[in-house]
Amino acid sequence: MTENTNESVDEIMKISKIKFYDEDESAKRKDYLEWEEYFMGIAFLAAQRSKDPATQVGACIVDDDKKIVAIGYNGLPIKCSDDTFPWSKNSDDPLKNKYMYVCHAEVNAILNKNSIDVKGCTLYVALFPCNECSKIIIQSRIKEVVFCSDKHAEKPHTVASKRLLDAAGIKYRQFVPNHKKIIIDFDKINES
Ligand SMILES: O=c1ccn([C@H]2C[C@H](O)[C@@H](COP(=O)(O)O)O2)c(=O)[nH]1
Ligand SMILES: [Zn+2]
Repeated sequence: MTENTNESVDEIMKISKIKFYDEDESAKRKDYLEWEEYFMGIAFLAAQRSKDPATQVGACIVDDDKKIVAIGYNGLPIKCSDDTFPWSKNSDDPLKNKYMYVCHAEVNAILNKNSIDVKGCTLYVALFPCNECSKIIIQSRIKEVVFCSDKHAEKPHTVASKRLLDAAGIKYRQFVPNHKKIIIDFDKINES
């Protein structure tokens, strides 16, 4: 009985290793993006739409089937011109700084979702979400946050954000890329 079971396991292993091509000539490309690099890459590409001269943030929300359901970046609200509102950050007058006006990438992504909701989804985001975004992340039932930069870790809005996420039981972790850089070359498709 045991022998038979082992035999069938061996058989399955053999079948799963069958290749329908000559090893060297037809093997798949090795340098492809892993899923997480792809999702974070999309977040970074979206960030390139941002007009913020200092910090461009992109967000990409993915469901359990690895489908992208939402994308967003930091920018001014609809009908508020990029050229009318300020992009500075160090003015003594808070009304002359961007912070009062910019819609955060995570919020834009959640509001722009193309699914009914984002419950149980994972958020890939370039920068650790601030406390205001975390409130909305929690309320929209996102289950996990994967972030790239934690450059504002010492700031109260990040400390508060982590307290909120911890209390709500939402996991967060820093993204570890295999590829440090992803290059988009519009000419590459014409090669070979
Ligand atoms: O959760 C967040 C936090 C910040 N942002 C945006 C808002 C601003 O446009 C920049 C932060 O600017 P700094 O110059 O780094 O202070 O990032 C966001 O989209 N989501
Ligand atoms: Zn935010």
